[in-house]
This record gives sequence, C-alpha cells and structure tokens, in this order.
Amino acid sequence: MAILVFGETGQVARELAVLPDTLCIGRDAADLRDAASCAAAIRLHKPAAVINAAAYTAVDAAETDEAQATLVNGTAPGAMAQACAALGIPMVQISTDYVFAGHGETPWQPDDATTPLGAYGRSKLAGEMAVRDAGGAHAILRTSWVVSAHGANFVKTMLRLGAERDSLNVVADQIGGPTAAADIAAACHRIALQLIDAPDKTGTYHFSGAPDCSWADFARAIFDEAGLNCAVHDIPSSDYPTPAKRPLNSRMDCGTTHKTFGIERPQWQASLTQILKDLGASK
Ligand SMILES: NC(=O)C1=CN([C@@H]2O[C@H](COP(=O)(O)OP(=O)(O)OC[C@H]3O[C@@H](n4cnc5c(N)ncnc54)[C@H](OP(=O)(O)O)[C@@H]3O)[C@@H](O)[C@H]2O)C=CC1
Ligand SMILES: Cc1cn([C@H]2C[C@H](O)[C@@H](COP(=O)(O)OP(=O)(O)O[C@H]3O[C@@H](C)C(=O)[C@@H](O)[C@H]3O)O2)c(=O)[nH]c1=O
Repeated sequence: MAILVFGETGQVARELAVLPDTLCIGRDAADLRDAASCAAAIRLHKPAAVINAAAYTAVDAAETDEAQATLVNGTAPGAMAQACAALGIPMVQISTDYVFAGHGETPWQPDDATTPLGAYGRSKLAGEMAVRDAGGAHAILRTSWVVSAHGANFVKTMLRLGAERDSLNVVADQIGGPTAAADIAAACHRIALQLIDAPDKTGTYHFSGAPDCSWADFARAIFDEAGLNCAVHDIPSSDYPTPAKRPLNSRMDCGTTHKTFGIERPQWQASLTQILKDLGASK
C-alpha cells in the first residue's frame, strides 16, 4: 500500500515522488478548493498513510484572497484528516513558521501560542486545528523557508536577481531556518512510516534547516556558492514593504522531532550546494 501525497507539482511533493511507495496526485485528481474531492481521493486509493504537501503558498496574494486560502489550507486538510481517521490511517500535514507572531529571539516550541500576522498564516493555522479536531493519528510538521531546484523560491529569485545586478537590498532582521524540500520530503516520509506502526506519536513538530540565519545571510551564501558577484546590503523589514507582514523570529526548536522520530535538523549549506548543482548554477 502506498503513501498518498497531495500536491504533485509542488516543491516538497516533487521530492516525495522519488521516495519509495509514494503516489502523488495533483489538482486534476483532487482540487483542494473542493474538500469532498480530497476525501474521495483518499477513499479511492485506500493508502497506508497520507501526506498533504499541497497548499495555497502565495503569502502576499492571500491577503486579498483569504477565503480561497482558507478553503485550500484550512478546510481541505480537515476533510483529508476526517477521511484518514475513518480509515484508521495516519496523516502528515505540513505547516509553517508563519503561524507564529515572531517576537523575541527564543526558538518557538511546538506548543507555544500561535498568533499569525497574516492571512496565509491564519489559513495554515486553521488547517492545523482541523487536522487535530478530526481525531485521527497525525503529525503536523511546521517547516520554514522552503527551497529547491523546482518551483518558485528564494534561491531561484536570488540567482535571477544576482545575475542581473551588482548589489541587492535584503532584509536582515527576519531570522529563520532555510529548509530544502528534499529534506522535508525525507522527514515526512519517515514520520508517515513511523506513525503507521506508532500512532501514539501523534502531535505537532518542528523541522527547519540549521543554523538559523537572516534572509540577507542566506542570500550571501547563495551568491558565494554560485560565484555571483552581487553585494548584499542588510536592510530592516520596514525598508521592504510587502502586503503581508512576516515574522521577525522564525527560529523553531526541533528537539521533539529528533526525540520522537530520530530526525535531526538538516544543515542548509549542504542542501544548498546540492540544489545549485541540480540547477547547474554552482561556481
Ligand atoms: N514554500 C515555503 O517557503 C514554505 C512552505 N510550507 C508548507 O510546505 C508545504 C509544501 O509547500 P511547497 O512545496 O513550497 O508548495 P508549492 O508552492 O511549491 O506548491 C504548492 C502545491 O499545492 C498545489 N495546490 C495549490 N492549490 C491547490 C488546489 N486548489 N488544488 C490542488 N492543489 C493545489 C499546487 O498545485 P498547482 O501547481 O496545480 O497549483 C502545488 O502542487 C505547504 O503546506 C506549505 O504551506 C511551509 C513553510 C515554508
Ligand atoms: C526578492 C527579495 C526578497 N526580500 C525579502 C522579502 C521577504 O521578507 C524575504 C523572503 O521573500 P519570499 O517572498 O521568498 O518569502 P515568503 O514568500 O515570505 O516565504 C515564505 O513562504 C511561505 C509559504 C512560508 O511558509 C514561509 O516559511 C516562508 O518561506 O526576503 C528582500 O529583502 N529583498 C529581495 O530582493
């Protein structure tokens, strides 16, 4: 029996597709704006576990499209979790650092209070609550700053801008852990397999790349690794206005993920090297 993955074309799902016994489905098979179609897909495939790697991830667009974001990120995961609970199979729901308000400098614990700053974070928090409320075996895995060789992400944006410009202003007061989609996929896969045999591991967990850094630090590492001669100027978030406010402190304590599942924080520098190699962008 396979692990059913929602989000066929996404960064994380594309990495799950190359792992053993996964079956990835996309929008044509189940549209997350139609929660019933998601539950029906689970009943059709009768998988051993479900990983939901599909989401409305356009953080700024969500500010003026919150109803759609909530359908996709809140209602659909709830319907998936109910279908999983009815079949007695576990579900892994991927969530985000953007459920936190981002004050202070202490890494967030999984049970810390959640106070999202924007619509995307609120919609993802609604998904977390709906998955818990369904009452089945599950892991909510919060991650952050996802990058890969596929799709739209900060690494690809920096490679494009770094090739066009001599210098770039990048925010230096938002701190978090860049996380490769391949590392998240491997973690979700291991967690799903463990939950099948040990549903009592149900809970909320954190998983992000180490060490924590600012977006500006991360941009410098990308340019260095790619051999791009583009200077990075540190700026405060207030100098980079966006429709959605981002948390300043996205540090997440991943200790319980290690303790429960034996999964360590991945080193993002090594994953970045691999991504640039895959993109043919190494120096
Ligand atoms: N990207 C990031 O920086 C972060 C992401 N996360 C979380 O990680 C998970 C994976 O994110 P990531 O791989 O980056 O996502 P992507 O943005 O790369 O991909 C999103 C996926 O969701 C699918 N999707 C969106 N809307 C629908 C819909 N209505 N019906 C069916 N499928 C839909 C997209 O399909 P289509 O191509 O058809 O639109 C795509 O496959 C998500 O839960 C996200 O919230 C957490 C922290 C950071
Ligand atoms: C392009 C650019 C961005 N930035 C800043 C803006 C922002 O604060 C930060 C990252 O920009 P992005 O638009 O890539 O990031 P953003 O879309 O906010 O990324 C988020 O996506 C969602 C889905 C998540 O769940 C989060 O964990 C996080 O990864 O970099 C600059 O400072 N200078 C620049 O030239």
